[in-house]
Amino acid sequence: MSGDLPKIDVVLSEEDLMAKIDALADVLAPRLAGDWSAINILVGATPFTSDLMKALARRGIHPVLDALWLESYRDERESSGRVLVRADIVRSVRGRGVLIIDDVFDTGRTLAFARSHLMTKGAREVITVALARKPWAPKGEGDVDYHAFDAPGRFLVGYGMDDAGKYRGLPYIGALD
Ligand SMILES: O=P(O)(O)OC[C@H]1O[C@H](OP(=O)(O)OP(=O)(O)O)[C@H](O)[C@@H]1O
Ligand SMILES: Nc1nc2[nH]cnc2c(=O)[nH]1
Repeated sequence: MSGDLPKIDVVLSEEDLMAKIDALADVLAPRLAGDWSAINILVGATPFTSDLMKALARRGIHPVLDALWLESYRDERESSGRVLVRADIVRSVRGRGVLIIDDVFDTGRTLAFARSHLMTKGAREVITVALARKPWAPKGEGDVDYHAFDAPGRFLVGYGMDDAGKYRGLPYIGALD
């Protein structure tokens, strides 16, 4: 049947996801007073961006939302090693604080590219946030600034994350073998 799922282990339930996003918003909100832009890294970060924006709005924080469409995995489960800009941001970030939002922090290439891309456009300050961080992701200077969830070292799907374009709509984070 076309609706059949492969074996997907739930690694973070919808309820636990929402609790982690709320806790993240508590930490982020005090840092985001003033002129901030929030940049949704398309495509995968869209559900996370939506829920994080709502959690920030409930705390009185309303960054200007924009999007940057980056691609490096295409339909593979390993990074191509190159980050491609498929569509750029629309609003200027010159002189503004920028919160870059991504779903998963893995090799770190995507967020490193996004950070430098937005600094080059004149951002005053860049903060990165990812929902999930892989165990082998870069530490130290190349690390993501904030993350909500320490993910297992497996290929994740759901809540924006895909396997060749599928499963982005699952309301939980799952892992495939
Ligand atoms: O830390 P990295 O190794 O760079 O991996 C993280 C990136 O990989 C995925 O993007 P992908 O290129 O698959 O595009 P997508 O968002 O459209 O799924 C994901 O959405 C992150 O942006
Ligand atoms: N869907 C998906 N995309 C990724 N990009 C980098 N790591 C992952 C992952 O675990 N799952």
